[in-house]
Amino acid sequence: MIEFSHLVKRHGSRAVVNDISFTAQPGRVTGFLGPNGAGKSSTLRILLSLDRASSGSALVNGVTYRSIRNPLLTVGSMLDGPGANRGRTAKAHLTWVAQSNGIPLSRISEVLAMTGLSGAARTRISGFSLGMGQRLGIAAALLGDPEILVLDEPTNGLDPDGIRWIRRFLRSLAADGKTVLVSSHLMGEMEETADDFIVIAQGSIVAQGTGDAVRGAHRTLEDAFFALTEGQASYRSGDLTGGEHA
Ligand SMILES: Nc1ncnc2c1ncn2[C@@H]1O[C@H](COP(=O)(O)OP(=O)(O)OP(=O)(O)O)[C@@H](O)[C@H]1O
Repeated sequence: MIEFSHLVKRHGSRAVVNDISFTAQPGRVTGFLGPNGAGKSSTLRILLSLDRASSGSALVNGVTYRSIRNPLLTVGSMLDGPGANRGRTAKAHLTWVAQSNGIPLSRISEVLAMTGLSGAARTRISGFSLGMGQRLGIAAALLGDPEILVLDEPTNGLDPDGIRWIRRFLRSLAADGKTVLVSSHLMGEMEETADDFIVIAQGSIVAQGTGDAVRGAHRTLEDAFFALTEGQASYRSGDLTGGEHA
């Protein structure tokens, strides 16, 4: 189980994560949704001990990620795509991850098969499509057969086939009892994937619960999402397009 409790992250005087509390449960896909700049990545980075909270906590099975001895055996994650050296083959990348985390090399062919990449094992990552790269990132996350999976925007830039594959795959992992926490800025992509929804805007939760609870009186979850988050995208200075904080 993943548990966020009153999590706050400040940059200077600005809270980019502002009192976030929710849990992601085993056997369920939890969709973590919000427009650009809402604070999704900041929250997940703290969960994975890549950044420190200003206050509050983000725990995995009751402890911080950094305190877990061999974290890949408990939590698999993908932030910012596969994070692989593009000159390596898929197999070489997975071998490197497995060896540096004490994972048996026999697991590599298993995760390649699970993600449909067996035929691309010896292909250099520079020759991968975006969708293959996302599959490789998920394969690496699954190497340690973790009970918890954390994925930041895994469908970003994928075509409908790739999105459908990820949707089915995440559902099958949850059906196996795993805790799946997945972020997206598109409710349409998560509508049929997630069991529970956490919607954030400008660092704060604006709705949470099952699809029915978040949909409320709106016709679709996507309508609810836009009503809850409209005009609340926030962009770093230097980005081309802007919301009200550009
Ligand atoms: N190191 C930093 N210093 C200052 N502000 C930051 C820093 N990192 C992130 N932010 C700000 O925090 C806010 C939340 O960013 P974050 O990347 O968590 O959002 P997000 O929901 O993941 O958005 P996206 O979908 O665009 O990735 C943004 O306004 C961003 O500009």
